[in-house]
Amino acid sequence: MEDTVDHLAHERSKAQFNVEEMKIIWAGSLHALQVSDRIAKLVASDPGFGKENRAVLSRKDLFKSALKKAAYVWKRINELGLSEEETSWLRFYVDELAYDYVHWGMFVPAIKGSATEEQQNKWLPLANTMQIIGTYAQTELGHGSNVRGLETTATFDPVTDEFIIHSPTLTSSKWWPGGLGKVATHAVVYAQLITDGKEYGVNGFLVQIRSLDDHFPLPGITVGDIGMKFGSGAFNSMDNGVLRFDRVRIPRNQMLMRVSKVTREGKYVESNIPKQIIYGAMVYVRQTIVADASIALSRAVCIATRYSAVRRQFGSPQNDQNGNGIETQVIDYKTQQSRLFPLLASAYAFRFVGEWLKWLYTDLIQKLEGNDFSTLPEVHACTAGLKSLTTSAAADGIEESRKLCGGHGYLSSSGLPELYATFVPACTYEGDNVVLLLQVSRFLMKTISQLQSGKKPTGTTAYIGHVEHLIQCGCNVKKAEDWLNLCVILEAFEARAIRLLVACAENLTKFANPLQGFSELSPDLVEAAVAHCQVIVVSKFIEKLQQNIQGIGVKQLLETLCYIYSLNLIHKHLGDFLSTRSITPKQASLASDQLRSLYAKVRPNAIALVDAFNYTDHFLGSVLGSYDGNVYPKLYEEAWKDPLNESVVPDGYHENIRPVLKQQLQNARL
Ligand SMILES: CCCCCCCCCC/C=C\CCCCCCC/C=C/C(=O)SCCNC(=O)CCNC(=O)[C@H](O)C(C)(C)COP(=O)(O)OP(=O)(O)OC[C@H]1O[C@@H](n2cnc3c(N)ncnc32)[C@H](O)[C@@H]1OP(=O)(O)O
Ligand SMILES: Cc1cc2nc3c(=O)[nH]c(=O)nc-3n(C[C@H](O)[C@H](O)[C@H](O)COP(=O)(O)OP(=O)(O)OC[C@H]3O[C@@H](n4cnc5c(N)ncnc54)[C@H](O)[C@@H]3O)c2cc1C
Repeated sequence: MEDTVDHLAHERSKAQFNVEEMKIIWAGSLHALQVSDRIAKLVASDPGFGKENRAVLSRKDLFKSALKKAAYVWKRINELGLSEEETSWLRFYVDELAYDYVHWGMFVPAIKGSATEEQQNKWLPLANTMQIIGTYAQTELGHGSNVRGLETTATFDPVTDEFIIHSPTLTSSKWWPGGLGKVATHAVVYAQLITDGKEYGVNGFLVQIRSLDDHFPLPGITVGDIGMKFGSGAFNSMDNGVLRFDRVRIPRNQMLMRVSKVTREGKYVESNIPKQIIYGAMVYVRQTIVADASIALSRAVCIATRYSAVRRQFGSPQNDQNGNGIETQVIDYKTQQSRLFPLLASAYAFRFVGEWLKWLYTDLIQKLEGNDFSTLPEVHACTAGLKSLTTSAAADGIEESRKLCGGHGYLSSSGLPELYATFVPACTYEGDNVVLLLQVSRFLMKTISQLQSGKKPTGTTAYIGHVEHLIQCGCNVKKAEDWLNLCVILEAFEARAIRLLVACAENLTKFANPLQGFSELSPDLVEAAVAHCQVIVVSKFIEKLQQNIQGIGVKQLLETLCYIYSLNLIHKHLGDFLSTRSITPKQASLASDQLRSLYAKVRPNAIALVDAFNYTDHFLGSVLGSYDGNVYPKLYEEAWKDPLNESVVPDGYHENIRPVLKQQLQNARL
């Protein structure tokens, strides 16, 4: 008989805050909570969205199952007449990577961002109704980070009014685009534009790659899948592809011409729109990836927290003299708390900074419509930097969550290995994290150099305008409680960031060649960029706390999490804080003392804090993280489902086990 006991009920009863209100904070609004909750339940109750066995399916079967699910998603969206908001929640909870992620996540945004109105009117209705399926073909075998170095060419032929798309070398083969391998019918292809014998840099072109009748590649096109990727399940449901062009002709009006165009006569004409708008789809996706990072991390933390409350090891004070009695919940070990609770705090921190980044991006789009490009460099730096910071921390946090679950965390049924394998490439796609931090540091060095000309930094760099104060100020913390002051914390982060940035700027002046200086100092520049991004996350968490937060205990708990997030970072980056004299060794030790008290405050609320994510068991996909905490029967049951357990004596016994055993027996007799 099924066990219906809530093994975590006692933990839930200890919560000191209103969980329902916290759910609203996490979701963003009551409306968002209601819609997401309704769609989560719809997905969880529909057998068409079941995700059992993913880890044991062969690549072909996994891919087929992802295709089936993507088609079913599309069918249900249309049958139910879901709104755009409901649709995105549906895809989110279905939780299986397929071509539709890149179609909706990159192909459509690339057309919206880089095509003219006329082009959008032609292509968007086709894409929006999935009469065509698209991919984003930028990266090549030889070049990913260095977009300017792409080799694919698009040469204008004035005789036929066409572009000739060509892959001149092996390394120019498009490599990685998702959905390209087996599904996409069209691609936005990034290529070097050549007209009238001159090169005009990278531009986007809309190219049909497969027939809409029989799905065969069109003449001149070679296309296929690039092969198995890291981990079982995970990104292997996606057909990342390779694509080569042998002088493929497309009409001139399939160059995405919002930013610049080629006339009928072959003249290249630039508009007053910055060229970087061509990279707009990347800015858009980087912003969404910050939200993905908080989801992926919160998911891992939810599993690790629930399991840590169920799992017991060693004796406890309640034991009798013989050590008999109840063992200690591993969540009560201080080491477990010091590893787990900062991750919990980070999940909340990333959620809030992601929410703010979405606002910043929406604001940019509105400004762009009025031809105001002033915030583009800052938005580029914020999306690049925060994508880098949050994905690196989330990937590390998922792996730490696996370790927090001990041996069982390594089982596929814990959900953690696949979550890690699916999420870890986010550190690479949409820009390698180090390359992106170098972009941030370039922006910051420019901001600092402009101080001399009297330009006042604004937005996320406003603190750089207070350079004199921040270079000189000292931290006033004298006892552990003094750290419970958000202004003190923010100033310590700003002081550390600015001191690292100014040191980089000063060191750069020692090089006659600025490019060489930038290259030599790049490890320091990356560290300074991380410090700046941490200022953003901490300050946005603090801004969140200043909003009208309802519900008993909710604000207090969020404050506790904000302190944990910040003080743990001080602990982790102590070298920076000490070497820049932003804090003293004594203050560092007081921060550690304060962290211990903060962990004690979180402990009774830990389960409720992960309940506030409102994840269904279907979405979590983990026997260790299920809501009821009924871990052991689920683990036991799951093991028996493995294909190896379908027969008692394994296939191959007669060929490969019995002869070995016999030989051992004969050897022993000799
Ligand atoms: C059951 C288990 C299932 C588990 C599920 C778990 C769920 C987990 C969550 C996962 C969820 C979803 C997954 C979704 C699927 C995602 C699919 C992935 C799709 C990936 C797509 C891609 O990767 S597309 C390719 C992306 N490529 C890159 O990002 C390349 C990186 N390189 C660059 O961006 C540039 O080339 C670089 C900026 C590095 C160029 O440098 P450089 O050459 O030095 O600079 P220029 O090009 O000359 O630029 C000069 C100026 O332009 C400014 N600038 C640069 N870029 C931008 C920009 N994007 N916007 C605005 N401005 C820009 C730059 O700052 C310079 O300015 P300055 O003023 O002149 O200094
Ligand atoms: C799962 C997945 C999905 C993807 N989907 C798509 C897609 O749909 N469409 C698409 O076009 N692409 C896609 N990509 C490609 C992705 O965008 C690139 O892999 C990414 O931009 C990194 O580029 P790269 O592979 O060339 O890395 P490289 O640049 O070769 O990086 C290798 C190493 O060199 C370092 N490095 C590189 N340049 C510098 C520098 N200037 N300074 C210091 N260090 C440097 C990096 O830090 C890294 O350690 C996908 C990739 C993955 C993994």
